[in-house]
Amino acid sequence: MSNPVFLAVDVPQLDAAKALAQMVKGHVGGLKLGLEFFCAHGSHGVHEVAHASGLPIFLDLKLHDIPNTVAGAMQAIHVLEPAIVTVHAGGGRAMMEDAKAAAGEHTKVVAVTLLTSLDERDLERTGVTGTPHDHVMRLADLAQDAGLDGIVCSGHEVKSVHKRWKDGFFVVPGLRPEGSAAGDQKRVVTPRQARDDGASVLVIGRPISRADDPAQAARAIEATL
Ligand SMILES: O=c1ccn([C@@H]2O[C@H](COP(=O)(O)O)[C@@H](O)[C@H]2O)c(=O)[nH]1
Repeated sequence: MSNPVFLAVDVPQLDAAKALAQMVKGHVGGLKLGLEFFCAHGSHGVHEVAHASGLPIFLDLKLHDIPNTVAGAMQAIHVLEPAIVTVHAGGGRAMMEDAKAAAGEHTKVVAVTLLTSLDERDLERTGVTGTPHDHVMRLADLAQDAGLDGIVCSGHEVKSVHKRWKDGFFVVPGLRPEGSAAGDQKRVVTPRQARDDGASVLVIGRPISRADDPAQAARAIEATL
């Protein structure tokens, strides 16, 4: 993948999503459509954005349910031929195995480990003791055992996980160029840092989508890589 940046198109309106996709299409490697967009516009909306941009689509649905239900959802999105789909590693090994088995041949299935909006204190409040790093490593091992293509983690963990899963596919959100506001993200690094540490895909949303000139913001990030 020449440009590893996938723009998180977190806008609820279809026209706004298509307009954003048009603006950045020469400066990003793909588009990430999440739950907000999928709940509003479904498969039809995904198809429209894919068609308007011609870019690979990452469906960030973060599926988390019993194995049979997740497998059914994976089958239902076959027709969209997404490049990447997310499930939650917390759904367990059988769920991840069935998700991968039900996915299209060209779709990478990756497991969300610990959301980049959470830190050690948040983790403790969910009843999990230990560091975010240890938690991510444990879930990365589970995802690898289940036969997934890779994981979603923050830039704080990607170097370690890359060392033990050499051919893994690592999606890293929670990225902020120097000087941009972190907002609700807690485990943040720069796009360049994540790339140097082994990220396969860099997910970037607001630093591009909320910039006065999204195309220029995407170009500026690309220039740092
Ligand atoms: O751990 C995770 C998993 C997914 N995301 C998603 O990435 C983007 C990040 O957007 P920014 O505006 O760059 O913060 C967003 O769509 C999240 O749903 C994540 O941030 N962390």
